[in-house]
Amino acid sequence: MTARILDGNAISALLREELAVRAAALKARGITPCLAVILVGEDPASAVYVRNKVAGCEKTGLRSIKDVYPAAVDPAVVLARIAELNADPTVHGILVQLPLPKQFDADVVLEAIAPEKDVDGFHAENVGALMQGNPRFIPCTPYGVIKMLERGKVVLKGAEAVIVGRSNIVGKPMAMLLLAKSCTVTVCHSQSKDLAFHTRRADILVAAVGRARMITGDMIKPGATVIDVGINRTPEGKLCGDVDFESAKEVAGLITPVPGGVGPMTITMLLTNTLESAERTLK
Ligand SMILES: Nc1nc(=O)c2c([nH]1)NC[C@@H]1CN(c3ccc(C(=O)N[C@@H](CCC(=O)O)C(=O)O)cc3)C=[N+]21
Repeated sequence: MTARILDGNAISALLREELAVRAAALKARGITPCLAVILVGEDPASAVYVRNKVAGCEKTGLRSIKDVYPAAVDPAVVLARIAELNADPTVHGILVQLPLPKQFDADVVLEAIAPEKDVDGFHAENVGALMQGNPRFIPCTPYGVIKMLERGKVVLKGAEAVIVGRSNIVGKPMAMLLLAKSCTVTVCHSQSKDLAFHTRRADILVAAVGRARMITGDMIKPGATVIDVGINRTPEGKLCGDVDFESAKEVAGLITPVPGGVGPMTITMLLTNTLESAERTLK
């Protein structure tokens, strides 16, 4: 038996139809939802993601602003631009693409974004709100994962959820969201002793490590739901996840592909957060 595929492109298409309706309704009330994206440097992968974000805005009826700075830019210049975007009432979301060049302290930059425009949900105030169980903006990648699990009708209450990876942008917020859905959550990382022991217990396995194909079929419980957050490039330039799809699909019950899984959902949830932010200006 091979696993059912959770198709991120298909789920995104459905969700984006609803978002386009909400964007049009806002425009009819004189508000054009707007996302500002700041990109520093020439990293080709970052350029692709930012391009996808801007294209997503366009297709959904959101305005976007894209500011690109050279890798050697003085952080003060970027901070001044963030202050300007914070003060601009026509801008509803601000995103600074990560990673930033080494002269930057990423935390300082993220804290400079007005929390009510922090559509990534990375500002300390928003991280705290999520942890307390009343999120203002849910970080886009884990938010997208939750939407995929809901669309796949995956039972969350009481499920054993195992997350591999403890980053601030995926692993930690993912743990909070699954906990809020009443999963029993385990977070594994590079120092975990017997990784396969943990992963084999998972009803829901989320791989967010950034190591190509490290989760193999023998590490998966038969019938489990496997969510692959990884985006790695093989030496031949092909995109692949943290999960070895070929062996995993023979064991899992439900699985996300790469590309076409969590990646497009991340962008869909960014559009969702930006729209939500624009709608809040009416309240
Ligand atoms: N402040 C900030 N917010 C982010 O949300 C953020 C970030 N920084 N830095 C980098 C990561 C990564 N990320 C992705 C978004 C879309 C795809 C995506 O569209 N993936 C396509 C393929 C894209 C390709 O062809 O490379 C897919 O999986 O099908 C992937 C990865 C957002 N991130």
